[in-house]
Amino acid sequence: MVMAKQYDVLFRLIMLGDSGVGKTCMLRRFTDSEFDPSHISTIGVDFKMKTLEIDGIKVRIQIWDTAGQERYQTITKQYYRRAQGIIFVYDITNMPSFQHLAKWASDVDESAPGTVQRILVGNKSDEELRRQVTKDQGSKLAETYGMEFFETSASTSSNISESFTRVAELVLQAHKRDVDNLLGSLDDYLENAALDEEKGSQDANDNTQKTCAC
Ligand SMILES: Nc1nc2c(ncn2[C@@H]2O[C@H](COP(=O)(O)OP(=O)(O)OP(=O)(O)O)[C@@H](O)[C@H]2O)c(=O)[nH]1
Repeated sequence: MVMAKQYDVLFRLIMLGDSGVGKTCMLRRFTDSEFDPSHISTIGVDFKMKTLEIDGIKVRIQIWDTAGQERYQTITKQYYRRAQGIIFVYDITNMPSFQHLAKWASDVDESAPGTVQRILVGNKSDEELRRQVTKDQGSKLAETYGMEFFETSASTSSNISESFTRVAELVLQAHKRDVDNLLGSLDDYLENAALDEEKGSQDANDNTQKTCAC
């Protein structure tokens, strides 16, 4: 039997940014629709999966949630190279987390592939009273880096799904030709498998007839 395809393509995304900006909360909000206000720092890296449908293509995304703490940098850097998309996150209530983006971005430039797609996210947009980074500052920096920009809240869920989906769309666009080729050959494969199966059952029928004729 030809198995139904679970997904067409698999992409790896990675979340980077200072400790405490809300990377884990954003990811949990996106994949499990949950928000847990306690902060347990990620150790090394962790990941979650989600399947999206974009332009009729089933895109399975593997999202790596990295530890923001300095001491894990050697481990987390090893994952940059394997990512097709990067989500840079800062906390709008924490100016240093915004200033450190320059460091995160230059680390990525050193090791990530040139085709990597990036977006910038200012998280905790629900905390308007504690805001230290204006929306304008965020969007200007994104413009400088040539990235799209979102302000999100893992707490209220605002823009969470939009930002993850957008980076997946950008990756899909960047790899469109590869994906089309892949889907073409996958379709050919499935078609051939279906034909073979049909032919197999035809042959079996033919054999049955032959036996019956004797
Ligand atoms: N108000 C508000 N708080 C948030 C939001 N997202 C995360 N937080 C809080 O910020 C703290 C840190 O969140 P985490 O998701 O653990 O941060 P992280 O970036 O994964 O941190 P590391 O794993 O150490 O790199 C937690 O106490 C969360 O409750 C948000 O959108 N709004």
